Amino acid sequence: MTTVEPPSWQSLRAAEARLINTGVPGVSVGNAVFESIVTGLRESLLRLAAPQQAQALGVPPVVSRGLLERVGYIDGFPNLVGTVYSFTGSGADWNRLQEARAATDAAWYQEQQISEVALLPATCHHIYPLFEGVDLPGPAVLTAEAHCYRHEGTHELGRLRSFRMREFVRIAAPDDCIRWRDDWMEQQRAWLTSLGLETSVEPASDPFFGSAARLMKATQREQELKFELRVPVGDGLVQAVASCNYHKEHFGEPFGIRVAGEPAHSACAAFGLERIVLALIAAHGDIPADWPQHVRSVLSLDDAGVA
Ligand SMILES: Nc1ncnc2c1ncn2[C@@H]1O[C@H](COP(=O)(O)OP(=O)(O)OP(=O)(O)O)[C@@H](O)[C@H]1O
Ligand SMILES: [Zn+2]
Repeated sequence: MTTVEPPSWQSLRAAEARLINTGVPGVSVGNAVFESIVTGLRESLLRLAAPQQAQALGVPPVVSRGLLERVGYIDGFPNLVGTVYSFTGSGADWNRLQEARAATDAAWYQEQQISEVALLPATCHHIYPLFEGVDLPGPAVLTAEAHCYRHEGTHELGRLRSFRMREFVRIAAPDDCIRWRDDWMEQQRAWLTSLGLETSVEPASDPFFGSAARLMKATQREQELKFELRVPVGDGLVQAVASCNYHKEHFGEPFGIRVAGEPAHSACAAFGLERIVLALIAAHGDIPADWPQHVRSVLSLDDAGVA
């Protein structure tokens, strides 16, 4: 079992990789060994993608709410969005609320107002607005990693609310994006296989919500816009540990991005870091010191001193 209840602090130094539940479903803390595997994955991915010379960005875990409205995320996934609310009243307003709370069962948060930010649901959302109104001379390739948040309705192994997503994004002409996405699919499969993971690649759809969901999912599958790399993560579950997506003009159009004078298309390859660690633990056990040497090499665990 890899998701465990809070241990005593001494056990955080254990040789076993652990994802420790905080008591809130889907919100977990990785112990030191778990995090050294995350670091190994990140560095291995950046080495794999080095020939692409992607510009590496640092992105925050929150994003403009207006941006999520603009790209249709709110329409498609209203159930997954984590919106930031805050108290915007004065000190006197707060004092009044405190008095009301003493007299009644008023909640501290009852006067919270929606803010202009939401928790970031996918790393690549930060990238497209940077190119608003730009006519790029040629393809752009970028990479970033962020803590993402999705208010998931279930909490089976590997389905977190807060998780890290490393993405590679290409903004280019349609043919170029499809070719790049297909190349990534092969690289993703080969990389996961090199980690000793039993990987299947399957056409997929995003978890659209509400009455339009069925049509949106069918269209996405029909047009082969999304593929998932699925791997056993434990507890008899197979989860998507990575995906590769062709967005067509979905992001280029709202931001008026062009490439060599033509409307820009985009594609991304995404990796869920916690899920990949869970898959490694499911395949090789929870003590990285005992993992096959070729897997430890891909992750540079010897160099990192992970015994
Ligand atoms: N709730 C989650 N917990 C942990 N990792 C996640 C979660 N949602 C997505 N990921 C990771 O981020 C990657 C890219 O996100 P993407 O939007 O493609 O996921 P998804 O198709 O919505 O995932 P799923 O089908 O499992 O809901 C996924 O392949 C997965 O590894
Ligand atoms: Zn993406």
